[in-house]
Amino acid sequence: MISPAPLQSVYLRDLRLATAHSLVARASAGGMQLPNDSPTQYLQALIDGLCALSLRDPLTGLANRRHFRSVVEREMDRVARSGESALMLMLDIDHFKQINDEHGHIAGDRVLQSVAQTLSQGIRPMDTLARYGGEEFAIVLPMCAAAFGQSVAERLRESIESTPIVISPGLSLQVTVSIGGAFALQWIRSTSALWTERADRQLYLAKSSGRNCIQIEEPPDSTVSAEEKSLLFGPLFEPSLDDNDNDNEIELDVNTDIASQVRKPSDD
Ligand SMILES: Nc1nc2c(ncn2[C@@H]2O[C@H](COP(=O)(O)OP(=O)(O)OP(=O)(O)O)[C@@H](O)[C@H]2O)c(=O)[nH]1
Repeated sequence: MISPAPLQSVYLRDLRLATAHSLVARASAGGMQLPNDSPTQYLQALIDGLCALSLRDPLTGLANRRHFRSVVEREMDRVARSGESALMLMLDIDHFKQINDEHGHIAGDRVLQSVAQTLSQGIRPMDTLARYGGEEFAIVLPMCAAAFGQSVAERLRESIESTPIVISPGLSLQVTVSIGGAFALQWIRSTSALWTERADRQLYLAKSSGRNCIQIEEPPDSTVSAEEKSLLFGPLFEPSLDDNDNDNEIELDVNTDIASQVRKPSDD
């Protein structure tokens, strides 16, 4: 959802009730009416509105970097538990400084809003798109199989390249993006910083190979064998007739090398 107008930044310690009210009302399209049935309901709605605002980039209405980080943490946890794939894409507008220099900062802002809108139209509701920094965007795509990574990124790249951005009646601009991507490491608890770094490294490669292109890291081979996966998620061995026999128990510490942590009956 793209916000209708940029919101100003407010220092929390300077925040007054009236400012909070107008910020929350203005942030919602059409100016939301805060409930006035009771002071409690009014204040709760105000707090909810401010929390939502604190997770959003004011210029584009996308998730901000703080929100993105928490989504990445959650997704990494899910991938480590389920072994499903998740892709992180980092996208950066090419030669954006030139747009600011030639057409002014307001035109630059308009480009950022348009790119945000085009990208948000090209992803699934379950994906999270964020403005990661100045002219850099990031997307987490849960349950994105390795085989689809390149085509998803290509669709986004192509949609940006083919969408003219109207700045004023006589001026329309066309921009391109470079895209880097990396898949989350399955079965391994990594860190959000490491995953982001890997995607960022690919973005750097895309920039240095000429821009307007995509670089996605080869999905690493899982360190867990098929046999170990089935030990984690389903009985591989015939269940014992002896109810007290707990040979099939698995002890797992996912904080370290998983392959060496899976205990099989024959290891004892
Ligand atoms: N209009 C506008 N410009 C911004 C904003 N945030 C960052 N920028 C500008 O984005 C530009 C980024 O420039 P560079 O880092 O040199 O990147 P670039 O020109 O896109 O070059 P490459 O990324 O190498 O293709 C700088 O000029 C920043 O001032 C913003 O919110 N609005």
